[in-house]
Amino acid sequence: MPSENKPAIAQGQKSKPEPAIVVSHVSMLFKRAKDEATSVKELLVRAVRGQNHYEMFKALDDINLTIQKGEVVGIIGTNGSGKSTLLKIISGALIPTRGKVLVDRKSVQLLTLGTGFDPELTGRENVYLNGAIIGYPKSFIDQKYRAIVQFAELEGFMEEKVRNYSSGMVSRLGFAIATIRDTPEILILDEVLSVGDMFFRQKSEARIREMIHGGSTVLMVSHSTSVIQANCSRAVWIEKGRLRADGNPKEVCRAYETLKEM
Ligand SMILES: Nc1ncnc2c1ncn2[C@@H]1O[C@H](COP(=O)(O)OP(=O)(O)OP(=O)(O)O)[C@@H](O)[C@H]1O
Repeated sequence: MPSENKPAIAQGQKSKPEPAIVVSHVSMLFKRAKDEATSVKELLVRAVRGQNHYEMFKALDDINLTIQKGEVVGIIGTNGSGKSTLLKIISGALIPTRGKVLVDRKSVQLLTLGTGFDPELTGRENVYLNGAIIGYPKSFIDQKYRAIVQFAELEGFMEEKVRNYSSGMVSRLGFAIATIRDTPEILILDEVLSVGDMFFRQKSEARIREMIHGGSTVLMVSHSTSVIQANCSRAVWIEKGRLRADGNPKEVCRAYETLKEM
């Protein structure tokens, strides 16, 4: 017998898809220096004299987006168009100046690389530091430590200071830490697919593909239109803070590439 609170779905009638993320009229303003100082000294002198002038810069302008559960959405756009800002707002790391986002924050994981490493600490210490920043409990890192080092291919280097690592080694470690947990319901990937050399890239792409196709809702930023077309069911193009196109990945990527060639 149908529950009294939930109306029964009539035969042949489809249930409505449920949104995982709703971005409603989101705008983001940043304060920017009008004429940048060329040194810290100049900045301080100007601050003392009250000569630092700022202007407001609109990084996102009235963005509206509804993403259904299970969709894999790729975000493209030229440098500085506002992609990372949008991902940070959705994951809760930034609060928009205007508008709102409806999302279950507990189900969201934002994956970015290169943040939260201290070059003066060893690889081992950085695994714990970076893991803590992502939100892993220490017991979880203890349990996964070996797997992280193995995936990053850094056996024998973990007691070295990270300042002696190559940039590829740092990104491999960052990637291994960030992807060691079980796939969350909503996965947000900010340019994590161009890490390391060709061999590590194949391995990391395979890991991301597993996460993407595990049934999660995925939002991913990539500068590679082929990555977007190979993995996404929908593409969104953001240009100069505005939503320029939203739809079939092939069509949106083609329109974007045409603009870049002009
Ligand atoms: N905290 C901040 N303060 C001031 N300006 C910012 C801040 N964060 C981002 N911006 C500016 O907002 C704009 C959008 O930045 P964002 O990082 O979202 O772009 P993006 O599309 O991700 O760029 P990229 O492809 O180069 O990574 C840029 O002009 C950037 O300089």
